[in-house]
Amino acid sequence: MIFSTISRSLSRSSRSRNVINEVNRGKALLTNCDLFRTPYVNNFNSIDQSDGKLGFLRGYFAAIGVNKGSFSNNRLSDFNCTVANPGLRRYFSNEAPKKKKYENFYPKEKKEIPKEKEQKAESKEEANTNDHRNFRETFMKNLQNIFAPILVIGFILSAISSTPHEEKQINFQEFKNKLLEPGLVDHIVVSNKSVAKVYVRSSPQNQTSHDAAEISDIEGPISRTTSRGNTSQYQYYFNIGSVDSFEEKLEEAQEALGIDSHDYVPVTYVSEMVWFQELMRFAPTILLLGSLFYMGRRMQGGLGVGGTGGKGGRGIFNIGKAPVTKVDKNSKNKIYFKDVAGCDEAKQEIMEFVHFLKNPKKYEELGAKIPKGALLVGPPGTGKTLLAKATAGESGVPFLSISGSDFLEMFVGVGPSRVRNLFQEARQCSPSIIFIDEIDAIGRARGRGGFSGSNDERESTLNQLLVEMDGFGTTSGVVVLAGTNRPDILDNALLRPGRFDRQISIDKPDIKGRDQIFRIYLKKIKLDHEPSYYSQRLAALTPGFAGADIANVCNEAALIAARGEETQVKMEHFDAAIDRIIGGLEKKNKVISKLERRTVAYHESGHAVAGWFLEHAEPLLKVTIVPRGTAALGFAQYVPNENLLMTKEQLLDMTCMTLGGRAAEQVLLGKISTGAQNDLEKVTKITYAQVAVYGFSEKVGLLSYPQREDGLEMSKPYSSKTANLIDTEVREWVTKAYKRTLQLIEERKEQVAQIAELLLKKETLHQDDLVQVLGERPFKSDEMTNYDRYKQGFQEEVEKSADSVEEMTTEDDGPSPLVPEAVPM
Ligand SMILES: Nc1ncnc2c1ncn2[C@@H]1O[C@H](COP(=O)(O)OP(=O)(O)OP(=O)(O)O)[C@@H](O)[C@H]1O
Ligand SMILES: [Zn+2]
Repeated sequence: MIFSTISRSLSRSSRSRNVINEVNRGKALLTNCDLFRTPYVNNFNSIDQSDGKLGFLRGYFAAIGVNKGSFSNNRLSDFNCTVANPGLRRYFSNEAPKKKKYENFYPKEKKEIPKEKEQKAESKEEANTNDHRNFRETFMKNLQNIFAPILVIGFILSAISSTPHEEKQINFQEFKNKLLEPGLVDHIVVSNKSVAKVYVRSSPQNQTSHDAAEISDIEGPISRTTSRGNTSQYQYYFNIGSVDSFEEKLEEAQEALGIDSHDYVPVTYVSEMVWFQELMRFAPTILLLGSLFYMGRRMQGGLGVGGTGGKGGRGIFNIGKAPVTKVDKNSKNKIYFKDVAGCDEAKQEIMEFVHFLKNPKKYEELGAKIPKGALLVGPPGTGKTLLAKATAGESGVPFLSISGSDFLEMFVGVGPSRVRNLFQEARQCSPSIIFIDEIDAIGRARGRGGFSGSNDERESTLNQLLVEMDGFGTTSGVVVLAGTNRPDILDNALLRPGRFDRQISIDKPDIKGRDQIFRIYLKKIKLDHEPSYYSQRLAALTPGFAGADIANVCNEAALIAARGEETQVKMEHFDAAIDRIIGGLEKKNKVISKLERRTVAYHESGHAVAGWFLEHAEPLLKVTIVPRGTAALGFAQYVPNENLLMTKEQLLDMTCMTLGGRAAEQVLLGKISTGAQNDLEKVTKITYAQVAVYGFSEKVGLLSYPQREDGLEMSKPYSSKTANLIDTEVREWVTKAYKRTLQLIEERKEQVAQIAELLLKKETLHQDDLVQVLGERPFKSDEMTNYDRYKQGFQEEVEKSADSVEEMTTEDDGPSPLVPEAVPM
C-alpha cells in the first residue's frame, strides 16, 4: 500500500494544485500529472494489514538492532510485556548514548536544527499535556509554598504565646493558704475573664523597701515595680469559673483572714490578645484568599487555551488577547531569505509588500492604493511559514504572527475580540506585518459545511477579520500575510481586492529548487563528499518532495548513519532514507510464504520489464521485494521527469506499465492475486481523468468534468447517458491497455522470469542489474532525464543559477537586493 500513503499526500497536493491552477489562469493543464511527478512506485499490495502496527514495531526493533527473539509471537500485547521487561529497557537505554553520535553528524557551530525543533516543541499540545501532567505536582508544590509558612508562623506564635514561664498553676485553695494568708499577694490580674494571674511579692507586705530593692535586682524581666514601691512577680495563676464567683470567693477569703477591706488585694481586669488564637480565627479567611490567589495564577497559564500554552502572562482577563508571537528588530534567531531555498518569485512579491509598507508616500502620491494583504498558497511543507518568518527577519518591521486556530476559543466572543486586539497591536507599531498561519481555520466560506455551533463563532471571527482588513476606520500601515493550503475553501470576501489582494503561490520545488534546499540541509551534515555532489543527485531522485520532506530526508540519513556507527553520511544512507520516506519502514522479518514471495517477485518483475520496453514509461530506478510500510510487499521505484504536460501516448504507456504486474502474474504464474489492487486503482483514476477531464476520448468528446476534491458534489454535471458512456469508454480503454501489456509480457516472458528469479535471490535490483539482463533500454531521449541527472549530476546546468541565487540572497545588511528588482521605479 505504498501508494496509499503517497496518494494521500498526492491528493492533497493535487487538490491545492487544482486550485492554484485555477488561480493561475489555468496555466498547467494536467493536474493529475502529479501522479507521475512524485517518486512513482508500483507496489505489490498485501491484503493483510492487521499486523501493521506490530510490523512497524518489529521493523523498528530490527532497525535499532533489538534481538528478534524478544518477540515470541505476533500479538501486540506481547510487545507491551516485552517493553516492560527490563532486558528490553536496557536496549532502549543502550540506544541513548548513540544519540550523541547522531549529533556528530552536525558540525558544532550548526546547532540550528535542534533550536528550530525546540521552537516547534513550544507547540500548544505538548505544553498543554505537560501542564496536565504537572498540574498535581505544581499544585502540591504551591500548597507547600503557601501553607508551610503559615503553619510555621502559627507554630512560632503559639510557641511564643505559651512560652513556658515559671508560672505555676494552682487552685484557689492553695492560693488562699499559701499566698493570701502569708500576705504575699501583691495584686491579681484577671485576664480575659478566665485566668487570674497572681503577682507575688517576694516578701510579706510588712518588709522594708530596701530588702525589696535587693530582691528586685535578681529578678527577671517580668518583675515590675508595684504601686507600693515594692516589686512583684507573676508566678502563679489559676482559672476562675466566672468573675462574679471569683470576686465573691476572694472577698470571703480575705474577710476570713481578717484583712482590712482597705488592704484587699487589688484586682484588675485585662483582655489580652492571644496571637495564635487570633490567627486561627482568621485562618479560614486567609486560606480562602490564598486559594483564590493561587487559582488566579493558574488561570493565567492554564486558561489561555489555544494560546502559546504555558507561556503564561495571559490571565483570565486577558483572554480576548490573541497569543501573538512578535518578531522585531531585536529578536534573536531570525531567519532570512537565504534560509529559504527556491521560491524566488514569492520572495520578490513579498518584498514588494514590504516596500509598500516602508515607503507608502511614493505610491499614494500617484494615487495608488496600497495592497492590504497577500495569501501564501501551496501544498503542505513547501515553506510558507518559513518564508513568512524570513520576511520578518528581512523586512525589519515588527512582525506579528499567529495561527488561525488561535483565534478560536471555547468562549463566545473571544475570536472577534482577539482579531480586534491583534490589529490594534499591529497598528500601534505600524508599519508592521501580520502573519496568520493556516488561515483556513477561520477563513472558511461562511454558511458552508458545518452543523456545529462553533460555526457562529468562527463566522463572527471572520467577519471581524474582514472588517479589520478593509472596513470603516481602518488605517494603512499594516500588511496581512496569510498561509493556507486550501484557498478553495476560503470565503470569497476574504479574497476580494482590498483584502488579500494577491495570491503568492509556493509550489513544490522543481529539480533546481530541490537542489538548493538540499544544499541548505546538507551543509548541516557531515558528508563524505561536497554537499553539491549529493544535492544534485538527490534532487533528481526526489521529484514531488516538498521542502519539509527534503529536510526529513537529510535528517533521516544522518540518523541511519548514526545507527550504523558510521562517521560520515554516505549515499547509501540517503538512499535508505528516501526509501524509508516514500515506502515506510522496512519489515525484514515479516513472515511471507515462499509462494507469496514468488508472486511478489513476478509481479514486480512484470512492472520492471514492461516499463523497460515502453517508450514513454519512466525509467526504473530500482525494484525490490523487501516488504515496507504498512502493507506493501514490494515495489518498483521510478525516476519521473517533471513534465508539465502529458501526452496521450505517455499516459497509455504509464497505464500499461502499471498493469505490468498483473499481466506478469497471469502470464507467468497462471494465477492472479489481490496484489494488483493498488495498481488497478491507479489505472482507473488515470483513465477516468483522460476520458472525462482531459477530453482524450473521441466518443465522449471535448468535455471536461473535473471532480471536486471535497466530495461535496451531490449530483453529477452530466446525464446518466454520458455517465454510461464514460464508464464504457473507461472500461474499453483499460481493457485495451491490458491486452497490450499482456502481449508485451508474453513476448518478454523469459526476461520477466529471469528478473523475477534474480529478485528472489537479491531482493533489490538497481538499474544496472536490469541492464545486464535486459540490455540497454532501446529508447534514448534527446533531453536529459532526471535519471541521467541522478547518474551524472548536472554540474554546469545548475552551478550558474545556484551561484546567482546565492549572490542575491546572502547579503544581509542594507535593503534586500531583491527590492530594486521587484519594484518598478
Ligand atoms: N524552501 C525551503 N527551504 C528550506 N527549507 C524548507 C523549504 N520549504 C520547507 N522547508 C522545511 O520544511 C519545514 C516546514 O515548512 P513550513 O512549515 O514552512 O511549511 P508550510 O508550507 O507552512 O506547511 P503547512 O502548510 O503544512 O503549514 C520548514 O521548517 C523547513 O525546515
Ligand atoms: Zn504492482
